[in-house]
Amino acid sequence: MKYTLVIPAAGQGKRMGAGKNKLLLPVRSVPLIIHTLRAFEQDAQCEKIVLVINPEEKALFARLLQEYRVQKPVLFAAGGAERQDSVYQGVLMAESAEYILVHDGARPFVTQQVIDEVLHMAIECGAATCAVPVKDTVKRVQDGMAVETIDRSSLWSVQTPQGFRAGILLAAHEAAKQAAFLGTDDASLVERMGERVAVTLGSYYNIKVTTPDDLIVAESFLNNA
Ligand SMILES: Nc1ccn([C@@H]2O[C@H](COP(=O)(O)OP(=O)(O)OP(=O)(O)O)[C@@H](O)[C@H]2O)c(=O)n1
Ligand SMILES: C[C@](O)(CO)[C@H](O)COP(=O)(O)O
Repeated sequence: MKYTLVIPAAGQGKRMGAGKNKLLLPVRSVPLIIHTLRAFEQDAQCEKIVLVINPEEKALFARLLQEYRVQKPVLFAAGGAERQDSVYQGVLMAESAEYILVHDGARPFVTQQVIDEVLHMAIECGAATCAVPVKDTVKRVQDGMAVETIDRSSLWSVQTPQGFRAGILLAAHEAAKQAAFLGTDDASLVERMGERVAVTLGSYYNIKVTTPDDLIVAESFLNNA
């Protein structure tokens, strides 16, 4: 089954502290976004990519796609203030796709197995996300004091890709926009509509490069690939 891939790539990388879009930072001399795009290059199910970017960075991204010979068809969409706004613009550009996968540009180490399982469950259930069981103890903290230790046995750390029947995702984004609801992932927008979201096993290697330490981890993953 074919899908359109929406990659939100219009962030500012504030937590990285590099003063630029972290997706442009090199990891073993190759820009982070290129590593992410390469993860989908061999996936014949991926029909096209909607890359959601800051319009001011369009020429830069276009040059990178050419320089690194990205073969998949790539459409550019203009990102917004929040990740959710950017994904919504990408979904609107995904037009006639039957299925849409949304994957953070900041997650370069996704595997074909994780992609396939998310797509399979999106087809089966209408919506799916990959995730991994939480490894640390999780506490609710207020004013520097622990107020609750949350039972970890049912807690999962959610990743991307997240996969959806296109109509479900579009309706969820439009309802969230109407309600001025801001979620941190797309699956939460579908959940709030009362739709079920399947959870597939992701990977602890499928990190989101967010803070400077993640760059060291990313280099290490590539050195040991
Ligand atoms: N307005 C935004 C914010 C984020 N993203 C994208 O969503 C993904 C996950 O977001 P995050 O890791 O938070 O990236 P940034 O927003 O750039 O990081 P920060 O929050 O530290 O600024 C990234 O690929 C980022 O480029 C986006 O397309 N549009
Ligand atoms: C979508 C996501 O990667 C799932 O864990 C995460 O919520 C993105 O959060 P961010 O703050 O926009 O990076």
